[in-house]
Parts: sequence; C-alpha cells; structure tokens
Amino acid sequence: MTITRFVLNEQSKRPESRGDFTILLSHIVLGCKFVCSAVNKAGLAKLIGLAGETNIQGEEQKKLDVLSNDVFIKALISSGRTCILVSEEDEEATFVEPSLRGKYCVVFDPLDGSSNIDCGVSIGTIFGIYMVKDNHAPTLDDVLQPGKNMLAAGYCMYGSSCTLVLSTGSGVNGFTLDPSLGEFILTHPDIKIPKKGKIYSVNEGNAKNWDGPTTKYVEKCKFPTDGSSPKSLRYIGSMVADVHRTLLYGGIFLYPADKKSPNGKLRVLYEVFPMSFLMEQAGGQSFTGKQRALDLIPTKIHERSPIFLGSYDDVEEIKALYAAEQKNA
Ligand SMILES: O=P(O)(O)OC[C@H]1O[C@](O)(COP(=O)(O)O)[C@@H](O)[C@@H]1O
Ligand SMILES: [Mg+2]
Ligand SMILES: [Mg+2]
Repeated sequence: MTITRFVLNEQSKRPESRGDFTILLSHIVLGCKFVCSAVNKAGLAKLIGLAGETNIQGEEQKKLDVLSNDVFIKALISSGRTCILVSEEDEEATFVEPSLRGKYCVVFDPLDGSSNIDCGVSIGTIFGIYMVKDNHAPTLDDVLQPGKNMLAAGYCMYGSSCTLVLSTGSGVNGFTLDPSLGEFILTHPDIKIPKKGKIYSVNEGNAKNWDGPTTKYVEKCKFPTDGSSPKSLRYIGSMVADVHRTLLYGGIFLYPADKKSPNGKLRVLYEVFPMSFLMEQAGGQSFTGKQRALDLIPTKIHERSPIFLGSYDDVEEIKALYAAEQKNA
C-alpha cells in the first residue's frame, strides 16, 4: 500500500474530513522526496553543485540544511493548508499570507543530524502538526502548545533506504521509498516498540557534567546489579537515526541536561515532541526528567528540554531514579 492510499483510508474513517490533511501530508511527502534526492547526491556536491560547495561553474551553492529548509517552507506554503511554520533553521516563525492560509501549523527540523552529512551517515527530517481549531487569526499561541495536542507527527530518515515514519494519533506506521516507483510503500505496519530493550543511546562524552540520576542510570546499563546482562551502547549522533533504531529494536535514547546545558540540547517543538508522540503511539514512554514530555508547555519556539525516551520499562527505570532523587532532596 502506498502512503497516499494509506492516508486516504485514514481520511475515509473520518466522515467530517474534507481532505485538507491528506493534501498537507502529500506536500510533506514531496518535501521528503526532494530532500532525499539532494542527500543522495551530497557526495557528488562538488561536481553537480549542491550543498554549500562551489560547483564546476564556480557558483556558490546552498548548504543542504538551508536547501532542505527552503524546500519544506515552499512545499508547506504551496499546499494552501498551513498558517504557521516553525523551522529549526528560522529564528522567527513564518506566518502564511491570508490568500494561501489553511488551518494547520507545522513545526519541523528540516535536516536533523546535519553534522553527519559529510561522512554519509543517516540524517533526517522531523515534523509535528497542530491544528488551529476555530477561525481566529493565527498567533504564536497556536504552536506554543503541549505536544499531546499535536494531531500528527513523524520523521523521514535519509539512510541506506529512505524511510518515513508517521503517526496520525492511532498507532505508528513506517513507509519505505521505492526509488524506481517514486512512492513510499507501507513496509512497517503498526510499529510497537519492545517493552524493554538491550540498547542505550547517549553521548557519553558529556558524562562528567551529568546529574545523579542520569549517571546512576548509565552505570546500571553497564554494570547491572539485578543479574541481567549489560546493555549495548549505540550512538550515531543523528536523533532521527538513534530514535528509529530505538523504535524498532527497543531500548532508550537519552539527551539529558548537564552542567553546561541545564536544558539539554534538543528542541521541544520539532525534536522532543514529534519523537515523544511517536514513542507513546508505539507503546513506549518519553520523560523530561521532571514530567511526561508531551505535557510540557513551551514558552518560546526554540525552547530546549532534556529527554529520555524509548521502551516503557527502560523509561520507567530512569523515572524511578529521578523520583528517588526528588524524595531525598
Ligand atoms: O553531538 P551531540 O551533542 O551528541 O548531539 C547530537 C544531537 O544533535 C542533533 O544533531 C541536533 O540536530 P540538528 O542537526 O538538527 O541541529 C541531533 O540530531 C542529535 O541527537
Ligand atoms: Mg535536529
Ligand atoms: Mg536540523
């Protein structure tokens, strides 16, 4: 089944639906295909003129993350279904002009893991969608909403294959791009994350600055005291790729706060929320160190938060360590 057929099926389950969401999604899919094609050519950038290099005609070309941002902004505005766009690449939100305005707000990281571009490691696009409910003129308050109010979320991973993972609020499904057909095909129906995993994923280079619960948790992963086997460490440094592996194989992904970054590194609206939405929809959990991640109410569009997400039981363990610390404080 193609992603288009899948979304049309979803639409037919909601008789009130007028197809606006289907159109919006088809424009997101188009953006993903475009960026996938650019990423595949990144290694040839110098020859063909892409991605921040000077091409053989001596022309300066756009960097891949700037190019990806332009692609998504144009694709989303031309859908005629969006009103506010928040991108990691743009300091300010984009308010769509009234003639092209629709009811959806899209928050996105057009190219996540961009430090991995030059060595050909998997990177991706992350997105979340909110809806403006009544017909008021959209304001920033329409996106400064807790993640649980998102209507849909997903990511596209540009790796050994191009995989789009999507949730519209009733489970998680994965689609792989067939390059010869130019279509995303349903390859991972109804993804459920294993209840407990054997992998932890964190940048251990920051360990000297971690707080007590994170330090204890990672110590337990390496030197378990309950007779279980140690967990394996896997860390790519591309959130999309690290979360994708966590979703399929189980385990936990951590980007905690540390002394240097008290709010962690990852951005609430377009990294933490979409990935937390997918995790919960797949049966996992997502926690900030203080609360359920999807309950967080952001106060600015580029806000950051610590994040622990993945298999239900693994996240439960880190929650217990934070609860114990609070009790002892
Ligand atoms: O290099 P660090 O500190 O481990 O950070 C890795 C994290 O930073 C990110 O690359 C940030 O995303 P961007 O590339 O979109 O800025 C995440 O993908 C990844 O999880
Ligand atoms: Mg990112
Ligand atoms: Mg980015």
